[in-house]
Amino acid sequence: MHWEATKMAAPMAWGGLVLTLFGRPRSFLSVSGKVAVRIRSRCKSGRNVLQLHRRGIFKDIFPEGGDLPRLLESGPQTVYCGFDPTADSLHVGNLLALIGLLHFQRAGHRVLVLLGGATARLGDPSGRSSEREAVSANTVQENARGIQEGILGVFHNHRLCFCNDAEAANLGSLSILNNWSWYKEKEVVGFLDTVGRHFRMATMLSRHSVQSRLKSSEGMNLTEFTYQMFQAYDFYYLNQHHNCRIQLGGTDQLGNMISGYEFIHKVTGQDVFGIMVPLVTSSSGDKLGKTAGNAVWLNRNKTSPFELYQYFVRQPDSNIERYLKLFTFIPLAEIESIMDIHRNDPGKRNAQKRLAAEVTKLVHGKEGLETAKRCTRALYHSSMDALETMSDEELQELFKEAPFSENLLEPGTTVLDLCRKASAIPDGPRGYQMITDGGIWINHRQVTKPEQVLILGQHILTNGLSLLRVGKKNYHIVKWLNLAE
Ligand SMILES: N[C@@H](Cc1ccc(O)cc1)C(=O)O
Repeated sequence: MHWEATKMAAPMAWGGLVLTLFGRPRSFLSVSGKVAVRIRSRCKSGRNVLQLHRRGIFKDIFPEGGDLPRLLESGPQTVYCGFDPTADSLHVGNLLALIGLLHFQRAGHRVLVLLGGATARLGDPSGRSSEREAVSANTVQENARGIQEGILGVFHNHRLCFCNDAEAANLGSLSILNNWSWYKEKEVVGFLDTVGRHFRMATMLSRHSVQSRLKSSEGMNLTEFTYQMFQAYDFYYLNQHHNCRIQLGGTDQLGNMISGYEFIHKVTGQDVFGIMVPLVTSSSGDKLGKTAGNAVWLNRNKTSPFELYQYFVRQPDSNIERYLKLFTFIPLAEIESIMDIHRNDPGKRNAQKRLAAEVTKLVHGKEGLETAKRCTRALYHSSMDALETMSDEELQELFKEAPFSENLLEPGTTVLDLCRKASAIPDGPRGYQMITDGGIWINHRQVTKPEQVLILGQHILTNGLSLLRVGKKNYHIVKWLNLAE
């Protein structure tokens, strides 16, 4: 249906096709009586997403004290946020920008996601202490596909799981563009002649992203230095072609946003705005990005729903209230009561579990959340039922590092045979002794008799799988081919 259609259309977005998903063209709104009433009935201030400041999601606004509230209240606006496809998935660090965009969409504004097919190749120096490695055009293109899929998934899940019918009908549109579509046609002399002239060296040099690098031994190359000009031109381009006056990004994007503001102001005389969402940092204060080496990804093939869920369940109490406000759409009053209950019995981690459930549902949908909970029960509560209902994919996601082997079950196969088939124990008497010493578990139950013949429903689950554990946490997964359906 809708989702299928967008999925199919997705690869075509590459090369600059504007992909407009969800939401209807405004002209349609004005002719459809029913929708028009709904739109009119939205109170003026409902569009003013800045009222969400108590959630902490919109941390800073540039220029300060500007007329942004009035602009927002005047009617649906277009807001954009760019993502450079330097990897094939976004990570939790990017999630707040997406959630910021979703708040705009909920308030009826038009959302424009910009994939930086061109800018990813230049490398944004903002917030980085070292140069980015060059990424080939092909890799960037593939990465953009992965990122687009992840973003579409989040918007789709949001509409499905976090909006009632009326809210879903009032969502603003979502479009995905790629800045390669305008840079691929630009010739360098013309660009420097028409755009470059508006950028003053002293201003560019004064940016924090430039200063911090110039002071370091790493230095900075010309390509990185010009990055701010490209992001500024993007803003200008979107302003001219999509009437976009608002850019959203992490706090590290302030310099690039100001460049855009200044450029647009100089060329058109128009005021535009930058809105910054907080940067998510780990408990040690590091930025949660992929360079910090601690990335939690949004795409399932890189971080499973279970891992994402557990990441949020593990958050310390000191983060939890702030994260509930930032990462979920739960009304503030309800967050207060969640926190009251939590404070009475913090050991239960109820607030963390709620946070984890909300985020997992947003990123992986209802089904992803079920997977995450099933995996949690199978692993931490040694639930046979949960193990039994798990698919191969879930099991492999859960025991990522665990070797997986496929075998044919022969009559009379014993515990020892299973351990050997899975190469889980050393050859000879030492392996045998590991079993008798109590170092082996099959499907969460300790087995101490090597000659015991495997029993269906106990050692072999009805889904044709055996989960073998050696010691504390060395897992092996065995799939019995002639039993699996
Ligand atoms: N510079 C942004 C990505 C971006 C790219 C192009 C833009 O026009 C805007 C933003 C970042 O690194 O996060």
